[in-house]
Amino acid sequence: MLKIGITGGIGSGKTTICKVFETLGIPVFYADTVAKQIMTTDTILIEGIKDTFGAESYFNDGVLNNKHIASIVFSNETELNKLNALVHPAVFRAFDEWDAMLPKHLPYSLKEAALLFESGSYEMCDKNILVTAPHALKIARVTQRDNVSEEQVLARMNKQFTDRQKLKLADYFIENNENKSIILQVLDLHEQFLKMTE
Ligand SMILES: CC(C)(COP(=O)(O)OP(=O)(O)OC[C@H]1O[C@@H](n2cnc3c(N)ncnc32)[C@H](O)[C@@H]1O)[C@@H](O)C(=O)NCCC(=O)NCCS
Ligand SMILES: Nc1ncnc2c1ncn2[C@@H]1O[C@H](COP(=O)(O)OP(=O)(O)OP(=O)(O)O)[C@@H](O)[C@H]1O
Repeated sequence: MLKIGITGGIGSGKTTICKVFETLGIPVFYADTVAKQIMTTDTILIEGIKDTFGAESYFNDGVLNNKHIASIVFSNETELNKLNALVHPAVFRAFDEWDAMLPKHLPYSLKEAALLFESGSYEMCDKNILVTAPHALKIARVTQRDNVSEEQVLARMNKQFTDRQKLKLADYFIENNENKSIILQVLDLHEQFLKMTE
């Protein structure tokens, strides 16, 4: 089974596009979602986050205090690297467990990760897709979706590789702007991946 990575900057439309692949029967591992889950269930990881970012990283009911951690890491590269060093190995392990349990008859699976290239996990994928979208459109999408300011979106964007850096590492591209159909682009890639597994 082929392992296909899919990434793109914040608000590029990775999740939206993965939902289209799921309608074609393709399983998707959502790294951001899994990261958040294990940050509230993996006791060793929880202790590491509390030791690094303080007990206020979690509310009394054990829910992650996203805002507290975001306020530290998205304005300080060193702190962000500490968080990534804690979280990413746990996400890698979770992916391996997920991948091992997939039915073997499937042609390919998708690993959706905001930091596919930054974390190096693209090297464990056979091919990698980059989702691109106009800068202003990404900001507009995220400010509307998350009810955050443009500055907060930019702070996250500035902690990720640029599309120019990602373009060099990607094998396929999906342009998620208002002029192109993401469904047609997904169907085209799906056909290509099926041919690769024949
Ligand atoms: C710092 C946290 C708690 C902030 O949570 P919050 O709900 O405010 O933001 P959210 O998770 O929705 O992230 C918003 C966007 O920021 C980007 N982002 C998330 N984590 C990171 C990171 N470590 N480095 C750069 N960008 C990131 C993604 O594009 C994400 O979609 C959260 O982002 C987090 O736990 N990040 C560390 C885990 C991680 O690296 N996830 C990505 C796995 S590929
Ligand atoms: N082609 C599209 N048409 C309309 N809305 C879209 C399209 N693509 C994405 N969106 C919307 O833009 C927002 C961002 O999309 P999505 O969450 O898929 O991006 P993402 O790359 O997964 O973002 P993040 O990195 O923050 O997780 C969402 O509200 C989504 O519904």
